[in-house]
Amino acid sequence: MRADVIIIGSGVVGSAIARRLARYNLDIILLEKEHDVAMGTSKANSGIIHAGYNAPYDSLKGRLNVKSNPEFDKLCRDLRVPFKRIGSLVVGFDDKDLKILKEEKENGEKAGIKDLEIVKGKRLFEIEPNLNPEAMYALYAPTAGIISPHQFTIALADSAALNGVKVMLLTEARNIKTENGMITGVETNRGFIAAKVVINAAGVYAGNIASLAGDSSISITPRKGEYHLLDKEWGDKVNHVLFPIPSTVSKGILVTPTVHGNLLIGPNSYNVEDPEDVSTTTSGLDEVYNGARRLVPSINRRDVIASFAGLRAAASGEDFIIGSSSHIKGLIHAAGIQSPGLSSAPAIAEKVEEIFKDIADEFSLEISYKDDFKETLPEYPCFSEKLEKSHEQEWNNLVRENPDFGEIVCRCERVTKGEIIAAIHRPVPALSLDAIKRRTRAGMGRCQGGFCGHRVLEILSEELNISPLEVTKKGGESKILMRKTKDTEHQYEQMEVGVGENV
Ligand SMILES: O=P(O)(O)OC[C@H](O)CO
Repeated sequence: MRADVIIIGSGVVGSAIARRLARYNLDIILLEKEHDVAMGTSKANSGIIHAGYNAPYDSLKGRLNVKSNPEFDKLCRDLRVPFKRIGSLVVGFDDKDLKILKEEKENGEKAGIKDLEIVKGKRLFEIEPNLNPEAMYALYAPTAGIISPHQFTIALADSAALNGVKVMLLTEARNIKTENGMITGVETNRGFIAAKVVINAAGVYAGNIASLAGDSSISITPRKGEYHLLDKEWGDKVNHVLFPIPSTVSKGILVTPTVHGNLLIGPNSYNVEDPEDVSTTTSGLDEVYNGARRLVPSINRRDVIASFAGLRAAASGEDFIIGSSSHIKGLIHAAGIQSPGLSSAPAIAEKVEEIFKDIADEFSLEISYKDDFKETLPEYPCFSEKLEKSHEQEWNNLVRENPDFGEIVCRCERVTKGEIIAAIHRPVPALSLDAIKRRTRAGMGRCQGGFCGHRVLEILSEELNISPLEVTKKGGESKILMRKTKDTEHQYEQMEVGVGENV
């Protein structure tokens, strides 16, 4: 196999780069070792599009965050993913905190962020009535927003695939071959792929990928963050993303509505060794709960429907590392992408595009635009959205055409069989229960898939033409059914499934 460019890692960064480069007449492969895109940092984070006042205004992450922020309205419209610009408040409790808020404001203004404001007194509680009554000040940033990080990433990857990028799931980079200090290709578990340029967007594995090519300059530390997700009853308890005063390595435990109407609290922040360690801990979740209650004291643990953890990919200098490898020609790094990585992804992709265009000539890669690049994704039917907009009639018409859109599978989130089938056949297909959940929200609700899981499993088995025994929760060995117990249909013994896992 051969490609002009291989991108390793299909998180938000790799997928955004893939979509960006898909504008050109190039053969591009997006490699992903997991069975789905958005399986690392991009599936478990706060889902915030930051205004950009937090990172130093002259740092790479500060500049790319501020550059990306205004792009989200159009990008999300094109990709048909929900995005709400609800604004954020960094909350202070005394004059020491006020000093920090003023510094953040000044930093944000130097970065060119408009309309930052210190809010205090009565107005603070008018705009955020459930805030801790002891709060005194807040830095208000109206341009902050919320998004679903995995839906956004999946849509970027779908768009890349729709525009000709070959997305290879379950394909792990095992070695990167070089000759005279230049990339010649990538050895994978599915064979060798010759390529002139390799883009390293491997998240917590970016250091390992660089080493495979003989570049030992990158070292990534996985930094864990734990979260609680609360029931939709809590989604309107706060109006903005609420942050505490930040520490030197974290913006702190925040409280935010999610774009789908839940309430999310977290993350804490501590380094771990294992890049696969997304376990939650009792002490960590206590820290999250207590931290969130400092901002909104009425938050109640009784309404937690899921707890989960994600990993930040932190580089030693705490800034993004984006540029050509100084050791290997043809290797481009997009590494150390921790927060605000989601917020910066569009500008990271543009920066990688510039770097790529600068070196393309050296590798005899011709840069020309495709005539038929499709900016927008087709609309995937979404019942709950139609209900929200009171477009029931449109849905009824759809049901008349295809009765699968009339069978409700997930009652909590109101997802139909037709939507699940559509998700299985998207450009990047959904191959597991969790992959369906991330695309359609079936199983994301109050019962966390307790009622609809078996039906989603049946639909996956039918559509993928595999035995129900082969269907997994999240790829790999995560099979759900153990064996057939009777010689009739639907008689299977079930494995113990992890309940309460959000993503
Ligand atoms: O703790 P931080 O600074 O890595 O930020 C995590 C945020 O919740 C990201 O939106």
